[in-house]
Amino acid sequence: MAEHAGRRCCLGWDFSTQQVKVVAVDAELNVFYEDSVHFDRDLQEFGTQGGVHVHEDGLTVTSPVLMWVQALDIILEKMKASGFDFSQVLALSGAGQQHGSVYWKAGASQVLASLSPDLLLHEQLQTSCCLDRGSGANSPHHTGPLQPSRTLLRVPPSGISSWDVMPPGDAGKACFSISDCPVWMDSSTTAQCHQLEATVGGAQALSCLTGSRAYERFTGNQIAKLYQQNPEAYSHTERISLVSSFAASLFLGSHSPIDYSDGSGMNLLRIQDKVWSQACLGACAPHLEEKLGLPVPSCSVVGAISSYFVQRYGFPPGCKVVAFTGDNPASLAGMRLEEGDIAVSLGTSDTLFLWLQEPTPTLEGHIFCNPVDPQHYMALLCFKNGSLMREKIRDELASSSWSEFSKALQSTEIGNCGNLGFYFDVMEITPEIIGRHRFSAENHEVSAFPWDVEIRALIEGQFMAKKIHAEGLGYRVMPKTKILATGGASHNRDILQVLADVFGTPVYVIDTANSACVGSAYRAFHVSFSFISMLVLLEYTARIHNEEEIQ
Ligand SMILES: Nc1ncnc2c1ncn2[C@@H]1O[C@H](COP(=O)(O)OP(=O)(O)O)[C@@H](O)[C@H]1O
Ligand SMILES: O=C(CO)[C@@H](O)[C@H](O)COP(=O)(O)O
Repeated sequence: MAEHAGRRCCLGWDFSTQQVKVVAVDAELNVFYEDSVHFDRDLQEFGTQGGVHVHEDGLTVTSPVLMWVQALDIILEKMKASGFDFSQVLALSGAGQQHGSVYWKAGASQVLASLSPDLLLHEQLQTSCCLDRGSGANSPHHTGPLQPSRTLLRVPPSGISSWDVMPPGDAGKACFSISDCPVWMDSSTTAQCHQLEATVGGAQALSCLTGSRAYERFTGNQIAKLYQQNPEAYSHTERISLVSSFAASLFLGSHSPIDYSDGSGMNLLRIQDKVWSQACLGACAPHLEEKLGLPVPSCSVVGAISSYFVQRYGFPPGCKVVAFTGDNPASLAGMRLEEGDIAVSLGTSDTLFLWLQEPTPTLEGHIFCNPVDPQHYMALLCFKNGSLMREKIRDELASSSWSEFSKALQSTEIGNCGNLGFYFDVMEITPEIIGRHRFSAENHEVSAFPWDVEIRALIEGQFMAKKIHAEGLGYRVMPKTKILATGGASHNRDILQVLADVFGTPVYVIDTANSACVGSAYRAFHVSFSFISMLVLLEYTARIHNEEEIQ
């Protein structure tokens, strides 16, 4: 599109649970290009639901790494076809769903460094042949996704749940030790969590050290499971990335380091002195530090874009790559929270987070290194039953229509006449509970509500849980507190109205729900162009607090 020509900009990426998203932001802070690839809709050959595969054990949850690579190919080709002027991209950064892990096979760095601009990324980055001994370690129970063309997936012989087969012929060298990466929805590592906490002296000790007690989704415990259940894949792994640093590696053409902020979600990083905990590394797997590399400040330039992107898409050779980070830290950067403000992200997961000056590790919730100010921190609560739970109730009771869903919220009153509901179709993170639980105004547990009462009970219950757990961690809604909402469900004004009613404070939204992308683009400016970007960001801060307010 001609209007994009000659517009100096930064790109912000988000490799999230359900999509890969990108925004282009110019020096006046205008988002002038947004695009996304939705895994379930646009890459159906991978057979994901909500961007993931839930294995037969109901606990193991993975996503195919090649799906993420292919999604990036699609977005870049769409941008190219639309006439996007890549030569104006000064820098880029990005985000990834937190805690997920990618296992690069020995030799992958050579493949990354010598990609042919004549081929797409996914045609050159393939998965390897690793037999999974049927342990459930990263092997979807179903026949598994049909691999992209040129790879034959054969039904494995009995006793082996599944395997990924090297593509035939010259389809590309194996780059990944396993093709199905554990992601944040996984809750199969309870044994590994117990081992880790025992090693360091208990849950509170681990929380003080790494910012969190042991959580099943946290990467250290996932690595421990892989090492224990698929030692062959672990031994063939030259590098372990988070989803964020994996994405940065694609742009760099080499292994990108893990940043402090997303690295705080691994149960491996000492959040005070920002180094790997030797005790935690040793508890998870051998030679782990060399596979992780050294962590870096989130506000680091990790290199220049690789020649692949210069030659294939026309990026300038000097385009800087700024460390990618977790989607929630990136959102915090994008939303520019002020002291006392609370951010609520209504994505696949629901999260509540805020800026902290000092760490206050507890047994619930998480403390991460701050992605903007390395001296500060961020606190976060994560709720697994977020958008996918809302979608299920919408499909069951509102004809799969958000407008029908909204009618229920509009036709029922605040407080729902005393009816309360809590809905956890998958094992919840905060707190650890599963099932649907309904209580009448007389405080009797009931088995059902009328459809409109059920919808309001779901939304009020989700937001009351957030408020109660936040207050339990000492977060207080003060007179000047603003709630800044983001994530896909923040498009829904009726849901945001319930949020404002439950918290009793105004809710603000910015002009895009993709705060992780915008935050990443701002971090690219901020880190790459210091003074100029600080002016940019100061103006942005002024803007965000004049955005739409929902009373
Ligand atoms: N109008 C809407 N009302 C409620 N939820 C919505 C609406 N539009 C999108 N969503 C939800 O947003 C979710 C995606 O949010 P997003 O932040 O993009 O997810 P992620 O970043 O985790 O991939 C979808 O699962 C969908 O249920
Ligand atoms: O586990 C967490 C945070 O600790 C999740 O918030 C993931 O980071 C997934 O993010 P979304 O895809 O839902 O944005």
